[in-house]
Amino acid sequence: MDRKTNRLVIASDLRTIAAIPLTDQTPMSQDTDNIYAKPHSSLQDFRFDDQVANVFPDMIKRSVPGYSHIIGVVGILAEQYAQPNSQLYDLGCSLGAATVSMRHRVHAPGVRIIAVDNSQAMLDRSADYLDAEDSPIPVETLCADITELTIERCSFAVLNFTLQFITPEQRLPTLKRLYDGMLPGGALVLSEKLSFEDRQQETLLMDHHHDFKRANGYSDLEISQKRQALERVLLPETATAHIERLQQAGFSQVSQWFQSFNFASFIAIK
Ligand SMILES: C[S@@+](CC[C@H](N)C(=O)[O-])C[C@H]1O[C@@H](n2cnc3c(N)ncnc32)[C@H](O)[C@@H]1O
Ligand SMILES: O=C(O)C(=O)C[C@]1(C(=O)O)C=C[C@@H](O)C=C1
Repeated sequence: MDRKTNRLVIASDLRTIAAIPLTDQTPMSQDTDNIYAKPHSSLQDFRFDDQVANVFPDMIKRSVPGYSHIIGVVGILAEQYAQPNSQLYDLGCSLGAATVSMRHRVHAPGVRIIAVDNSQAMLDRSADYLDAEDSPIPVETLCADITELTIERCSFAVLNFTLQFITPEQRLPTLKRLYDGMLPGGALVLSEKLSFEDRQQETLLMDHHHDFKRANGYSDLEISQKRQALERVLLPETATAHIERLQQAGFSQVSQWFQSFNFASFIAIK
């Protein structure tokens, strides 16, 4: 329980497992997300603008079950797959949480990280976190669309809740381009909000996701307004659709390694 907010902080309970470096340990902003707390007369589609960038660490931890755990595991996996003199890509990096986690653990020589986002607002704020890091691993931040990005000499890539924001038609070409730019033995971690073919399962897991948000202090109004704002921009797909697409892109070994309610993460190896 967070004494100040009287909130059950489920998202960061893994802090006690000291071996996993969580984003909670990085100097991230503590600004509280209350973007949808008041009624909006006309709800705009959700955008990664200044307002979101200012509260993003709070928003994502209170909204995505297992987020801190996934970030910690990304560092552990990057350490395993990073090859000497190769590039690691954080695609849709937001404030750079996955980049920070990779920088904490990767030891392979000659590695650099390319952190890409098409929101300048997010990248501007990412500097606060990335510049504060004392790491020998260089990071290049790029304001670019990942659907048009050239990927080269990649041994490890992260798409942490990013693919869901690009159109379904662009998803396979984007993954194919990533696969083509990947070194043999390279790996991708793909995390996504899921949908389910079974209506009952969809309702059950979505309802429990909303319970998770309520336990983290969001009101019913905040939950429903955010849901509406995301409706046209975050297009979730089933786990099967993701696994099949990763295979179609060329990845030889694809496995779902995490799920909490309707949020999941996959690993795909070239
Ligand atoms: C949910 S956030 C990702 C969270 C982040 N990966 C993390 O682990 O903290 C999605 C991010 O993807 C970015 N994004 C969405 N579409 C994109 C695109 N086509 N190209 C680059 N970035 C994109 C958004 O600006 C946003 O910062
Ligand atoms: O708040 C939700 O319901 C979400 O779907 C969470 C989610 C995401 O999955 O990316 C949506 C937008 C914000 O970027 C943070 C988290």
